[in-house]
Amino acid sequence: MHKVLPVTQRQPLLNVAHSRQLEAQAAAALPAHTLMARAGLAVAKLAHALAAPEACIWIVCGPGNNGGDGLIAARWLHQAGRRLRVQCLADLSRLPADAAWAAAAAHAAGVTLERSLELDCAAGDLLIDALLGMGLSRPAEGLLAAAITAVNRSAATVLAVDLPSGLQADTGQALGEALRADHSLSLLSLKPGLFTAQGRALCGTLWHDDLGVVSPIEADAWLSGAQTLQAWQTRHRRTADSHKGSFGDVLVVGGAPGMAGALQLAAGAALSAGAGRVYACGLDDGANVGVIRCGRAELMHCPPERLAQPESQSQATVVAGCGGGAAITPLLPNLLRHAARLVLDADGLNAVAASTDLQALLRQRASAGQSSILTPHPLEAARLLGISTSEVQADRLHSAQLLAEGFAATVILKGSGSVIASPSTTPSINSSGSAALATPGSGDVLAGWLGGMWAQAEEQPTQELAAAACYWHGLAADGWAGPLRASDLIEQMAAHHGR
Ligand SMILES: NC(=O)C1=CN([C@@H]2O[C@H](COP(=O)(O)OP(=O)(O)OC[C@H]3O[C@@H](n4cnc5c(N)ncnc54)[C@H](O)[C@@H]3O)[C@@H](O)[C@H]2O)[C@@H](O)CC1
Ligand SMILES: Nc1ncnc2c1ncn2[C@@H]1O[C@H](COP(=O)(O)OP(=O)(O)O)[C@@H](O)[C@H]1O
Ligand SMILES: [K+]
Repeated sequence: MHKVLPVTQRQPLLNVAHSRQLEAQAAAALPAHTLMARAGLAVAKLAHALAAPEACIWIVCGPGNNGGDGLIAARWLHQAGRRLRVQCLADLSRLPADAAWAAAAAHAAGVTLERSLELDCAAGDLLIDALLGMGLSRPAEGLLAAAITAVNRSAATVLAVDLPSGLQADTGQALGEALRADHSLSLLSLKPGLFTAQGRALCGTLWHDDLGVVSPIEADAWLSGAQTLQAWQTRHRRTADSHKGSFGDVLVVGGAPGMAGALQLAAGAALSAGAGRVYACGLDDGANVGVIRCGRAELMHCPPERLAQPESQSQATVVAGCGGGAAITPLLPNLLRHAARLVLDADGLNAVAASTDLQALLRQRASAGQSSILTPHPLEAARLLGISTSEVQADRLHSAQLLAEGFAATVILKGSGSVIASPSTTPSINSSGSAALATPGSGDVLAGWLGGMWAQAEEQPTQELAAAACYWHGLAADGWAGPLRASDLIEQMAAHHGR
């Protein structure tokens, strides 16, 4: 058993169907009930470590094998002499086979199984959520729903078995009210829903026990970690004979009236990421003056008129759209036709969503040997897909993959647990980052930083590059309790150069 975050090597994530396949394969090779015995013991060990010796441990068990894990844990904790209250909120005669075996084992060991819900926890108590796991198929009702509400109101520390009840393991979306845990112990496989959408917020500190099973099943997604960044930094160590021309050019286009800051942030990030030369192309005189005055004397200026010349973009890495407003739209046909490498963000994405002509130009880029990375937040993704934001969020992995296939581009679907998808590629979920990034301009920093990295690594597969940029961006915010101003974020990211 180990804490999952921070992640170094990427970790495979299995959806519910594949987790069940793994469980069936492993169970077939082991004596009956072995996996549940191991799962219950793992839960008991973690609970024993988390709860102070005098604390009461409350265990609420539901109608499936998740409840069975809780019952096996109850048996071990009882035998260890812990103060226990075990409430089994299911029809004991209808438990599945493993859970029925667990109930019999708990009963035989002398555990008292209460049959009603009565949570009267004190602060310092530990409450184990064994109500619902991977088998969640509809919003909880009746006693189970009441239990979830009661747990969310209780003063106890909450440990969720496998995943918080009410959280969908495939998508990270709550189905009805979901339980908010302080700790979650994922059993056998890690599931995508633990790491994206509401997953990160609901799971608390995440633990994993693989129950001694090595998975032969191909990942549905990868949880990407520090290794992506380490690999990038190893590959792009600055040699003694390097000069600014070794690190590529970035052209940042944005900063419509009133949005000069977005341009400054993106251009400043590209520069701090290490690009050789960074040209800021403001879509308003005010934005250009802003760039001159922003204290980044290293930035160069590119007048928008110059974008009419294809050579201004055909060698550079272009970051387009940060604070672009409507003024970005007339520039996009040229950018889409000529930019060798194009990061499309914010209003650049909104303009594409509103125009089938621009969509066609974007799609054509891949066949012309030009690469594109799109960085939508959920609303921008919704506009591109012609659906609602909640439909995007309902299955973030699927939404990102649809965009990637539809536009023949790498896509970063931002938000808690950013999803990185590319055509015909297993997607990744970024493991770093926190709500410290929920501040204005942090997306501009990501787009600019990504452009700055790309200018130095023109040949690197965009899926790897995007994963490394997301990890770097999130890493800089890890450990911050409060908001992190976007300009400070750039400095925090720069502090991780070469580490
Ligand atoms: N069988 C085994 O050997 C193992 C089981 N494990 C545990 O088993 C869990 C999966 O077990 P199950 O497949 O039984 O799934 P659950 O324990 O999540 O329960 C599913 C049962 O609840 C019902 N249900 C679903 N949503 C409901 C709702 N909203 N209200 C009321 N009932 C609802 C389902 O119809 C099903 O009968 C995992 O999450 C994990 O905790 C793991 O420990 C691995 C080993
Ligand atoms: N709660 C959160 N947890 C992790 N990352 C977050 C969170 N909120 C925002 N972010 C990250 O911050 C950035 C915000 O980007 P975006 O929504 O485009 O903001 P802006 O337009 O203000 O720059 C994205 O990279 C997103 O993934
Ligand atoms: K649970």
